[in-house]
Amino acid sequence: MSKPLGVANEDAIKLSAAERKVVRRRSFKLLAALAVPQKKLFILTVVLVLFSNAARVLLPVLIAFAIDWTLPQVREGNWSALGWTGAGYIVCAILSGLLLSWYITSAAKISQAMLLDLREQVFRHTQRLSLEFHESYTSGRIISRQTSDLETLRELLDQGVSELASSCVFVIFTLITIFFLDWRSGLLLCLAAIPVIILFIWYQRRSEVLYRESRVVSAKVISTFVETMTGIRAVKAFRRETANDENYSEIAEKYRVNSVRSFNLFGVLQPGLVLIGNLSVAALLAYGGFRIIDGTMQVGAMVAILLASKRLFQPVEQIAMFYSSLQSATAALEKVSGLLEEEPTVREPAAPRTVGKVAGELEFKDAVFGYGDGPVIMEQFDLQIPAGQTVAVVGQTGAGKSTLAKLIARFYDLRSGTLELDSVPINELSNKELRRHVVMVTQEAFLFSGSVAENIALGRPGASLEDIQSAARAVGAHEFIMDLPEGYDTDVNKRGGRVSAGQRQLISFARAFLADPAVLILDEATSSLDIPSERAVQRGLQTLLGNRTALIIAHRLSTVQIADRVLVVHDGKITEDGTPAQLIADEGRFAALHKAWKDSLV
Ligand SMILES: Nc1ncnc2c1ncn2[C@@H]1O[C@H](COP(=O)(O)OP(=O)(O)OP(=O)(O)O)[C@@H](O)[C@H]1O
Repeated sequence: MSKPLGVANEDAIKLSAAERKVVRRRSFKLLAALAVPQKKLFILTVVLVLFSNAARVLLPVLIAFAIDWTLPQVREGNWSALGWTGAGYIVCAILSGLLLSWYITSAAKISQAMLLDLREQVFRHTQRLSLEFHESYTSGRIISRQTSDLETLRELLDQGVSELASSCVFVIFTLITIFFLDWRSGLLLCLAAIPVIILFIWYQRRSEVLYRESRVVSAKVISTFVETMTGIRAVKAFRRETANDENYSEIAEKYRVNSVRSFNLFGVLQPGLVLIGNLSVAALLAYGGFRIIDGTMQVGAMVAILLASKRLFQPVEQIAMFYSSLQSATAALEKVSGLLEEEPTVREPAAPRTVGKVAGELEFKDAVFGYGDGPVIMEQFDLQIPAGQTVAVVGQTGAGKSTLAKLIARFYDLRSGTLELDSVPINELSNKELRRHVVMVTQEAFLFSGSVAENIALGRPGASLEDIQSAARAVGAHEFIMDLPEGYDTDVNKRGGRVSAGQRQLISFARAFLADPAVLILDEATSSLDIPSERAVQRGLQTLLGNRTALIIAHRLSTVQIADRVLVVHDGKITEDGTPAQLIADEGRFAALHKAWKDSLV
């Protein structure tokens, strides 16, 4: 089987026939999968639609019956037939209203359940996808999938489906009624289907491309907005406001033009249908007139046929609107189903191994790594880190230090070779177990919405406040937390609760301390601290390191000094490996870096 397309051709507007087939099939498969759990409710809705429309369609028939059959009887003094017909009319009118309201609510239940399911699927799935995917697929795009695409689908499911079902049933029943009243008029009306079908085909061809373009442009509008706002500090620092305004206006204008073109297209479809409808009614009127003169049709029948045929074209217009939303929603489904088709590149093993307690020994064997299909970043290497050792990784920017750290955290898999934790390949461990034993404190020290205590507790869900506080104390974060307006309950996103970059790092240290992993990775975690804070953190760091295996990426001498061993990474290779003292004595790259640090401290 060939590899699924996924999001690969997401920005393509005109697809090849083969691509179009794959993308459409994938979209409808997703829609069907969402509909299956709603089977029972769906059947109920169809039954309600059938009965409600049957009752509605009976109304003109009862009028014809009243004119042609019961009125002559009234002239003869017999009122009962008219009375019964009138009563039947009222019952049908009430029934059709009640059933209509019932099926509208059950159709809404179906659409809301399908949307909830899809919304959750998109969230769960995107969260599960590997870092590699997120690095190329911007968060703006994900937001647009989760918001504007699902919104388009909501419009279709909320109004479209119930209206379509009802309209189709109504059209069929009305046609049957017309055939029943006079089959020749029915045939005449069927001729109108030819221009209607031609019009629909014309519309479908043009709208498919336009709606696909609309999804692409709308995603661009959202991602440009998100990118600008998430990078607002850089925008201000580099005075990008005017350039960004122009860029955004250009994209927004494209979206406007696309929307206007879609409306214009619909502006041809709907009046086209109205015109066909009116011409058909005129043709029926002329034909019926001749038949009455001939004496082969009664007035009541003609009135009923005209009433029914006039009403026949109202739902056809509804169907046109549904068709338009369907085209738009299909374009959205193409995108969402592509996202859902993406597979994580770092997969959890089918049968994960459990290791229980871990000492923390790490070993790379014949390891080679490169990002995605890109060039090799870490050339073949072997590296053994005994349990409990503190290793500092140094090297120039872009040398591969973070890459080494991210490999240990299994954010990526090796291209070849193995990485073992206590002699078990890490790709054979469950994600849960791996996250328990290996914790990475990243440079940005991200805090989630919520209180300081909740943020620390992420290290060990369910931890008591006492444990949280002692973790904070251990890394030297307790004092400043107590100085926050509500102490540990302070919301980190609220005014007053904002913490500095260094304090954020201390909180993430406390989180890692609470997690108590066997292996700890610190990615330049101390780089944004001032000197006094750094001293405090150094003490905290010592406690945090304890007996764990630790890999610290640091540009600071102070961090390197607490290491048992230093690795110098240069151009994707480990070029020096030894104790700090040994490397200084060797007068290699580390010795030069060390000298530069020392000089910078003076
Ligand atoms: N997600 C990625 N996709 C593709 N290439 C990447 C990715 N991340 C890093 N690289 C490349 O891998 C190489 C090593 O990057 P890495 O981030 O490991 O360097 P580093 O030594 O940590 O640098 P710094 O000190 O600046 O953080 C660089 O050439 C970089 O361009």
